[in-house]
Amino acid sequence: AENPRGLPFPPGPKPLPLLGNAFQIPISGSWHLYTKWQKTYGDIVRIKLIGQNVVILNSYEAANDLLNQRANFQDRIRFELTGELMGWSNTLPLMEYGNRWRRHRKIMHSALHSGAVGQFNPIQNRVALEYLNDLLDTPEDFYKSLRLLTAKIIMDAIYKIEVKNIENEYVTLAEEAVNQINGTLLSGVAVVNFFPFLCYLPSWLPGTGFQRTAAEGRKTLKAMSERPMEYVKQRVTEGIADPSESFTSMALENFQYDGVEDDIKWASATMYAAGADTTISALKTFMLAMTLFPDVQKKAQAEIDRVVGNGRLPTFEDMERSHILGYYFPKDTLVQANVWAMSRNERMYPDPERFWPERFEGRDKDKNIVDPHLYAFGFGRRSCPGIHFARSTIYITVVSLLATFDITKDVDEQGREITPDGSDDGCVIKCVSPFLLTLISVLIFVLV
Ligand code: HEM
Repeated sequence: AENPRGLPFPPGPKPLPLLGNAFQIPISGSWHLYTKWQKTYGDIVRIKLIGQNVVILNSYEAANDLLNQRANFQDRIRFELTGELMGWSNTLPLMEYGNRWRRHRKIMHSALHSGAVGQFNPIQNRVALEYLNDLLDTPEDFYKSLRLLTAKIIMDAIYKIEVKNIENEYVTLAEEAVNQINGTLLSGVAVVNFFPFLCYLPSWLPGTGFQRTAAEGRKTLKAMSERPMEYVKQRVTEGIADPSESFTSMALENFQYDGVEDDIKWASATMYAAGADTTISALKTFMLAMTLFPDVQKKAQAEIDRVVGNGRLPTFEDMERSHILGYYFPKDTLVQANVWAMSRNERMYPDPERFWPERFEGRDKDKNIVDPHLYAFGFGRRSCPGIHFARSTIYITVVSLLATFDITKDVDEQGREITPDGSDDGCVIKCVSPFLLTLISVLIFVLV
């Protein structure tokens, strides 16, 4: 029998006969509701969405138990439109579990594991300096400069493509492809993802506009994955490429089996799609925190001054020197880890909305305080392979910025400070909504 011990389902709101709890869940911001339900139902909440069992995990303990300790939660939900028709199921985040997934992870891991990722530090460092220069020239363009920073680092690391400005053809293509995901997961056509039969209606039928959306998306994604790969292969063929110059050329050199080029092509495209907006989001949130918590900023700058001194800028060498269950889950249950609730757990983090890095000092002594990097990058087998890459990009950007600039609130025409509210922009990869700030250079330096 499926449930031999007759264990109960986890508690949750009562589902309606057919639709389950579907009408209760907002398309965007569901985590606020789940966090509220934590008070009523606890850390593990079960809901039903049109026949589908969904379990929400509201605490780190529950997510760690279920997703890190047990290997059987490893597949992904199938998205008919975004994944199958548009082709994003060729990329790891939407790929079904299996041999292909294993091969892609292996290729990525070979260049991104903690011992290998240092090879990208020189490019991360160089681009962070260029970023400071961009900010000096055009501080008002800091959003654009951030996009350029991640685009430069990722394109160079993956393909050895040198990006000079955000209008670069490969960057434009990649950004267009990624934006199309937002269009198909967060708009009215998103429903097609969950009712596969809609995909197979003839395209002349009224209301089947998503077929065109899918066709366009498929074309963009194809070009986005193929064009930079062609660039690399040409460099290799012409003998210009040093095999160690980029992720792609290294993988072409190190992996040899039938169909390997297709795996490398998609693994490379995935890294842009999964690594650009996530890193931008983290850096924007950092800028927001600096704007809202000036005392923390001062403390961090004092720490950088102490470790680095005044005569030079921080580098990667300074990194070392500074410190910055008994429930029944039916087969095919979808599990969602609610990191919003985890990061606002008052038992673990008193005054959770306060940006207060000191709370993590001495955390080894107090095992109750979990460092958010343990959940911000996902869980178990499907956790983020880019964690070390992302953390080094963020590290060098943050310390370079703090060593040279003060980040403060902007002021309105009457000279009153404008306090950003920290709301999010509603995209699939969440970012804080655009907000204004002022960057004041505290150090004049020359890029050499
Ligand atoms: C601050 C930056 C980043 C954050 C917060 C982040 C976070 C995450 C999270 C939470 C997941 C798991 C998603 C889920 O289980 O549904 C994930 C998966 C993934 N991330 Fe990241 N990520 C970041 C940067 C990167 C970078 C730089 C890369 C590549 C260079 C990358 C590549 C991936 C890939 C390929 C997956 C899918 C893994 C799989 O499904 O097997 N990420 N990331």
